[in-house]
Amino acid sequence: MPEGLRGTVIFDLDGTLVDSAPDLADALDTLLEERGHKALGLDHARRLIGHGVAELVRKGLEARGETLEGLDLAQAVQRFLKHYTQFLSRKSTPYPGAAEALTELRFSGWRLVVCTNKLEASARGLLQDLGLLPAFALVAGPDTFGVAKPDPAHLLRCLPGQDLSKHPAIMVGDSEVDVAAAQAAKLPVIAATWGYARVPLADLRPDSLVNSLSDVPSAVERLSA
Ligand SMILES: O=C(O)COP(=O)(O)O
Ligand SMILES: [Mg+2]
Repeated sequence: MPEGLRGTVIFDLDGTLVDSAPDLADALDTLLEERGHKALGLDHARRLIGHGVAELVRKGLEARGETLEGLDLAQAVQRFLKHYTQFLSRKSTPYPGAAEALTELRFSGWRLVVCTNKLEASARGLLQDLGLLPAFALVAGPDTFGVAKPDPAHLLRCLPGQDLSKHPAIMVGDSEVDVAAAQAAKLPVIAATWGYARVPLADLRPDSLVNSLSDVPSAVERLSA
């Protein structure tokens, strides 16, 4: 951990920092329509986000009666990504208070990283388009270290050489996958209620439950005290 830094705050991306569902939904609908299916729409797509792109495509197609596996699924994912690259930040917006919360945390001496099940290139592109990329020391997708949430290793690989007894690490995420990964890694977790969780987050017993990104810096202070 570089001199003077207090620890690391690990942010999830989709549903936590950025409302990216509208663009993911449009890319999925474009894929569905070109395969002869009816579009699924935003509300349905939102419920499929959090487990990575292959899962989004697999479940989206399944909802329209098409079951794909192996190479066929991989090809559909490539096609989806081709569309998504065009849509990346067309409708996606940072959640209110994102830039301010990141600035406040950095000012207080926190190293910030993104740990997402979005592919690293998509995550970087989206953060860049929205002006948030410079805040982060690291952006780790499932393809960065070859491991994905809920595997705790995805989080722990974002903390190289960090002595957690001196420099804490705290996870902030919107989904059951984030809470599970943090709990398995034995890291405190702040659950973001504005995202795409499919279950009531309170049931997962996060260390803190917040209703706005502007509440994250104080929750981080409380959990690291
Ligand atoms: O792309 C996804 O499925 C989810 O990405 P996230 O881990 O940033 O929520
Ligand atoms: Mg998320």
